[in-house]
Amino acid sequence: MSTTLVTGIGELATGDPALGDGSALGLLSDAAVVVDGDHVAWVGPARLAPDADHRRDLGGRAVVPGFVDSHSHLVFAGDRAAEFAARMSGTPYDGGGIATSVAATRAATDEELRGLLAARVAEMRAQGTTTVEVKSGYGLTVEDEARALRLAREVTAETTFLGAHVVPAEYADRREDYVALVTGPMLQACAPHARWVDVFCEPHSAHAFTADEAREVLLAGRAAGLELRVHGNQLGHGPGVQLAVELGAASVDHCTYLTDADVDALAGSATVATLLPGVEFSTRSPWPDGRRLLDTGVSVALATDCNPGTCYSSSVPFMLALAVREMGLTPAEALHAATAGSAKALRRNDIGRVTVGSRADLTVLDAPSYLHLVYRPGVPLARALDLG
Ligand SMILES: N=CN[C@@H](CCC(=O)O)C(=O)O
Ligand SMILES: [Zn+2]
Repeated sequence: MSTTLVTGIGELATGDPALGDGSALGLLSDAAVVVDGDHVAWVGPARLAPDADHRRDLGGRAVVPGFVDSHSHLVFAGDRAAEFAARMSGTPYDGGGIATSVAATRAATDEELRGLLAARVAEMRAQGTTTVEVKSGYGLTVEDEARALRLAREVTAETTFLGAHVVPAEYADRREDYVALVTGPMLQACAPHARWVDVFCEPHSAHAFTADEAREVLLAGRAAGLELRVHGNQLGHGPGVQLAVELGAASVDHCTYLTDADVDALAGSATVATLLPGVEFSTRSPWPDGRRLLDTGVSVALATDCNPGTCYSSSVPFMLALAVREMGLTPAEALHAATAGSAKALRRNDIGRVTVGSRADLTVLDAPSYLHLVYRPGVPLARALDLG
């Protein structure tokens, strides 16, 4: 395996407080990194760098850990631009539009879905994302959910079974039969292709799942060897956060509406609160108080939730800008949340940082500092560094 010395890094966010300036981002200036195959072999000041087989000079640009997008729904066909436009004029989001994406996704061929998925992953990489979690949830039959996860597995190890996304129309007056399908044959067909199980736990939507239904789905997933994540507290106050904490889920995502008790429960737990500011943006929802979560000691992650309904954006830099402008995070906290924070939400310690032994997932910025990610919103500064 050959080694590459990456030099000319004006500012490196290592993600390790022991390196660099002692902050959570572990900032080093005039840094270098040695990459050996797919992992980092050395990090430090450029003047101390060892030799390597190849060299790459970044000309003073900043480098940050590749973004970890720990929440996305990339396996879908069609779009819902008209639904978005209606929302901007006041129509509230209730999850009912998911049925439109389910119909389009079921009608698509494997090749069509594979092409759409590959294009979306490439779009993310071009914006600096090097790890993405991908959920099923637009199939909602045994075959269509298993197909979505098989295709997702072709692009990422972080695949999530979300058969409990909504109750399909054909089961509307026999919900218990759909929960039985999800926890039985569908789970059996999907578990081999999934690492995680997730559920849309939301009493404010007739389409989503109650706390009891969600618990049943999560426990069945755990019994099948899957780890837990939850969509919770998106449309109003509800049981999602408490359920996620009670069951030791790795992450509860959205957290748009939190009570004091929810914040306290998260603060004393191993469950990460994943904020998805693109959803508040695209659904005209209130902004969660990210500042309060951090000040209370909650672990926070940031992700896109890229999906055709509530946020059709694959841009982590856009999420950073929203988190800083609207949720009270500093630029450093936002970057930390979208790297180390979302790595924690995936229970991974080999990504979200640039330290010896971590994966060589480097994102380079056409800028001298990570601050520009937020300072220059909408400007395509970030891209995953290709050393191949
Ligand atoms: N809320 C549930 N699921 C997705 C939206 C899916 C859709 O509307 O297509 C979310 O994370 O926001
Ligand atoms: Zn989601």
